[in-house]
Amino acid sequence: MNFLTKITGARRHNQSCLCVGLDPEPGKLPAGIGVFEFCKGIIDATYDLVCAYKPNAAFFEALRDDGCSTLKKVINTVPNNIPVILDAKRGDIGNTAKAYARSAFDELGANAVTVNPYMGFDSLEPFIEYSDKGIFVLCRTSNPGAADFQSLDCGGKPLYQVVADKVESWNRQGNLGLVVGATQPDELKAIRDAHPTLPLLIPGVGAQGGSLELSVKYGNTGDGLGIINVSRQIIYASSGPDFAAAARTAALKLRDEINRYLAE
Ligand SMILES: O=c1ccn([C@@H]2O[C@H](COP(=O)(O)O)[C@@H](O)[C@H]2O)c(=O)[nH]1
Repeated sequence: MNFLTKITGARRHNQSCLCVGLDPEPGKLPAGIGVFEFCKGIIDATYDLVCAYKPNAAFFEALRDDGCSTLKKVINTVPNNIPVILDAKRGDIGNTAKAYARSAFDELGANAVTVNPYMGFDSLEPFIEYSDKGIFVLCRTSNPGAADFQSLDCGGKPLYQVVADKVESWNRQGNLGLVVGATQPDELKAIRDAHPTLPLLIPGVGAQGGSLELSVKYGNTGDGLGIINVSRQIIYASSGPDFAAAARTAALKLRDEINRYLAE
């Protein structure tokens, strides 16, 4: 089943466009709980409330020796009907990009990946060739320094709009989407208006302070799917032994709030 079919099915089944981000930091985990147990606890407690999970590769790579195997085990733990978006922000020369794509899809088993477009089409092509996988291209990111490059004027358009236009033109197989941060709602709206059908992965609500309401309303219009990612606000809702139950409560509240905004 291709990524878009899978995420649309999970969205419908769970009535949710909430994606839970898995960013496990050993120093923040409840006492006596390891990274795998923590992620499994979060997944078991929330899988009926989400349309996707987004493990961030950095937090697993930072575990050193067993990082990759832990990440693979976590991905394998996600129920089959829920897609996994690996947040790895990859991008390199073609030969290396091929290895990154094999790692994300063949080795780790992710259904989608985030990629960085700075090195151009050939750095993304090895990912795009996996036509049943989702490829989310960084467009307008949520961090404070995003404007340094992404807002530069490129012949009357900001660079992030040029990226969005290119991604649309590369989307012949229908497997591409954009990463657009929640912290700049006007720019999110402009990108959605210009690209009504590209799936958008929207991080930056919760800990980064982006507006949930505007992310939901601007990201989800007509046929356009806006996947709302929340990581720390959910996974660290409690630092005690009740972490999984607290994550469920936080995810349920967010899922329902998102649905209220969608219904307005
Ligand atoms: O523009 C971007 C792109 C990716 N991210 C990632 O999403 C999560 C956000 O975590 P929160 O705890 O909900 O702030 C994290 O993995 C980032 O690396 C992003 O925030 N912004």
